Amino acid sequence: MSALLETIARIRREVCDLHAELTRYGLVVWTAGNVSGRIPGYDLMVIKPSGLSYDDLTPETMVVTDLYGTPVSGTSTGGDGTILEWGNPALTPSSDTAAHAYVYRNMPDVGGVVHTHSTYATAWAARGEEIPCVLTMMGDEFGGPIPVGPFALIGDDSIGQGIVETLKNSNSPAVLMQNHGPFTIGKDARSAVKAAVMCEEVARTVHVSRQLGEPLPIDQGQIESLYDRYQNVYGR
Ligand SMILES: O=C(CO)[C@@H](O)[C@H](O)COP(=O)(O)O
Repeated sequence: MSALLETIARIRREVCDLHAELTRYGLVVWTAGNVSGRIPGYDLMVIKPSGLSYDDLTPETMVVTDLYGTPVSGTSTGGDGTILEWGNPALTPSSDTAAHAYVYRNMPDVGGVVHTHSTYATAWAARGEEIPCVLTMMGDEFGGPIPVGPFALIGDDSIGQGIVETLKNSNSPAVLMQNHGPFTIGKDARSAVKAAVMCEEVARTVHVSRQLGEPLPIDQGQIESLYDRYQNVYGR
């Protein structure tokens, strides 16, 4: 099998399996959330098919598109003469594909994108309010507040532009798109899923804390030190 086909098969498997993490952590209902992954070295990505329930996902149902969200598929002859098929012309990529694709086109270091409507993060998004950095865990993972992106309708590059404009000047791998929900990025799809899990966790904790009174801010220097340790030392 060619290197491209092997890579496509691997990323399709990874992206498919990661959707189980969205349901495991309770970040999605019905079909309202999706994971994508860049195919490293090629202007291609893999994303969940639109409208297919999480229980029915298999690696073969993952849609391969170019970085403008147009599905691509083809066949290739393996070394032993077998005809290998890649891509899935029978399925439509997620309705959020344009947003994912815009991120990959404009943030070359991003290898994974996730979108959910997880309850607490989306509640902050509905208020158009950033989540303040009042937990050491936020300093670690987000290096500051989780910012809010602009209101944007699905259908063109508006959501993608809002994500990129908001995140390019932030340490945060998560943005709360106003009135919509969180989008997260990472070096690969797994990191983007982790950011989605952490985003919901801190959205919930900071919300609960605010029911008790005003949470205490963390000094900017301390946030920077937490972020530096977690990103460069932790787990090494
Ligand atoms: O945010 C939205 C719609 O507003 C989407 O996330 C959908 O809820 C998921 O759609 P598919 O991935 O099944 O197309």
